[in-house]
Formats: sequence, structure tokens, C-alpha cells
Amino acid sequence: MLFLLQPLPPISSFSTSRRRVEPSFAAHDNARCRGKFHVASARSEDDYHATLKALKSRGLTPRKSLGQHYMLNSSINEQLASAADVKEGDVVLEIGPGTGSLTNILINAGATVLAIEKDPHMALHVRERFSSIDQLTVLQEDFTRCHIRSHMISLLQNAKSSGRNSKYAKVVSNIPFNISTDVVKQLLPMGDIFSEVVLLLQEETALRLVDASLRSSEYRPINIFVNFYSDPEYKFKVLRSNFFPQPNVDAAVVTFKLKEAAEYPPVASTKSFFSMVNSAFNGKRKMLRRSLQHICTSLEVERALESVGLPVTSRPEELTLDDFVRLHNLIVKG
Ligand SMILES: C[S@@+](CC[C@H](N)C(=O)[O-])C[C@H]1O[C@@H](n2cnc3c(N)ncnc32)[C@H](O)[C@@H]1O
Repeated sequence: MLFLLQPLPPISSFSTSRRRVEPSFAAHDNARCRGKFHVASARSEDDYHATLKALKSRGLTPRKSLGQHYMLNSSINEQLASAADVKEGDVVLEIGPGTGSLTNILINAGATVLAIEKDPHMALHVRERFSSIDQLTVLQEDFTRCHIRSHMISLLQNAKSSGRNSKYAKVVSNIPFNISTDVVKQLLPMGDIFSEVVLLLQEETALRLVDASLRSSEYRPINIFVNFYSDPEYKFKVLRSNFFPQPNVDAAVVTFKLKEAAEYPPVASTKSFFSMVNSAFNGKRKMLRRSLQHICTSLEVERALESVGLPVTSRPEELTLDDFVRLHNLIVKG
């Protein structure tokens, strides 16, 4: 399905100055952001021209089904790379390189990049754009279906055998909003491969993943999952005007610092732990002594809750990650 193109400002309406946009952020009066988050909003004329030129030269129209909202502001791409501290010798996974504007910055920082692009036209474009660069591999695949672990293991082994000492890779990506949850679920448990995952997400998703608080309706199993496997941080807001075509929502950059297995909360089985968490939230309005009855009796759940210092009437949205871990270890037998 094709987008209706948004009306764009004429190229001539952008400043003709070649001044580089510095990675400083204007204050934004969105109450959510005040005092806590930064906002990135400036534009770089070069990326606007480059993006349109790249698409026009191939007769391409952005595809909504692939979440094709291209970044027009190279300073935001630079800030994405610096949020992951990308440097010479790093191995970086980029999901959805599109026209290659972020890819370019990652390569210039000295990283070896694996770019996975679903759209065959954009994969071809990025391959041709960087045809003389041997630090880049472009795979035309759907990220949600590819064997990312085996791709990364062989990339890290190659980096090692060519003398680069990258124990872990990093992820830096402006991903299509519709695969955010899949990407997070796939990547966060990979702390043996990746040290950091830096994603440009829909702002609402970013806040939901990082900022959902206890007792709020946004608090879900995904929050337990994110904090089990990583230390997430909301970095800054990115206004929708930085993308072409402009989406209906703003975006935000989130960093997930991945934990290694030894740092995960101590549970005998992650499978039974997340199964218990999901069951608890399935009966969201129910007390845990009812929703966990398939695991043990109500009385046993009540006793376990009491022994971790919680009321016997607790509901899932009242439990922290640590509370869930202690409850699991009391009621789920080895
Ligand atoms: C939001 S655009 C970002 C493009 C580019 N990184 C940028 O910043 O301008 C998302 C990109 O991901 C690609 N894409 C969409 N679904 C994908 C998937 N399942 N696997 C890999 N790439 C995908 C799209 O074709 C598009 O190029």
C-alpha cells in the first residue's frame, strides 16, 4: 500500500546556510518532557535533499506498510550513534537502513555494520550507495524472521579474526514503529551478543517501555521483561517534523543497556517466570491469589505474598520486578 505524500516545504524554503546542526536540543514545553527529557527538533537541509534525491532517482514512494519514515536530520542520526558510543572497530547492527543516512554515520564512526532491510529496493539502494565500503554488509531480510544470532556470531568472529577486539556488538536503528515490540523482545535477551540497543521509537512506545509506573494502566508484562534484561533510559524526544513523510506522532530515542546472564534476577527458569507474569496480568483486575491458582492454591499465593511483605490482596500492577522474582521463587517449584 502506498502513502499519500505529505505536502513538503519547497526545498528553497530551507536555509541555504551550510552550518552544521549541533547536537543541542531546544527546550520543549510539553509537560511530560519538562525538566526531564530533551527535545531534538532541528533539521539539516542536506538530508532533506539527499533523501528526496535518493527516492526520486529510483522512482520510489515511501511505503506505509514498511513504516518508511526517513530521517531528515543528520544531527539526530549522530546523536543516535553517540548514544551507543559508536567508535572505531565496533560491530553494529542497523535494522532498516532505508536510504542509508544513519548507515553513513555509523560507517564514518569506524564501525563494521550489518544492515538488515526488508524492502528490496532500499536494500539495493544502500548496497549501491556504499558499494566501495567493505565495512558494510546489507542483507535483504525481514528482521522479525531472520536468524540474527547466527548473523551476529559470524560477524563478531570475523571482526575478531581481523584483529578487532569487539566482544559485543551494538544496535543502533531508526526502526519502523510497527515492529518495535518484536525488535525489543528479540534483542533484549541477547546480552551475550549486544552491549547496547539504541532505538528511535514512537514516543508513546518509548514512554511505555521506560516510564510505566506501578499501579498505572500502562504497567504491563513488557515492563517486567525490559527491566529483567536491561537498564532502559529515555534519551530525548524527536519531533515528527524531522521525518519524511511526516508521521502522525512524535518519536523518541531510548537506550537499553543489556545485562549479561549473570546479572539477570535469580529465577530457576525464565520461561516459567514470564509465564507466571503473563498469567498474573491476564487477569489484570484480579487479585494474584485468584489469577495464579493454576500454579498453586490461593492460600499458598497468600502466604508467599505475605512472606515477601505484600498484602494478600495484591494485584499484578502493584508488584515490582523484584517482587515478581521473589513470588515466583516461592510458588513455582523447581
Ligand atoms: C523508519 S524507516 C528508517 C529508515 C532509515 N534508517 C532512516 O533513518 O531514514 C524504517 C526502515 O525499515 C525498513 N523495514 C521495515 N520493516 C522491516 C523489517 N521487518 N525488517 C527490516 N527492515 C524493515 C523499511 O523499509 C525502512 O527502510
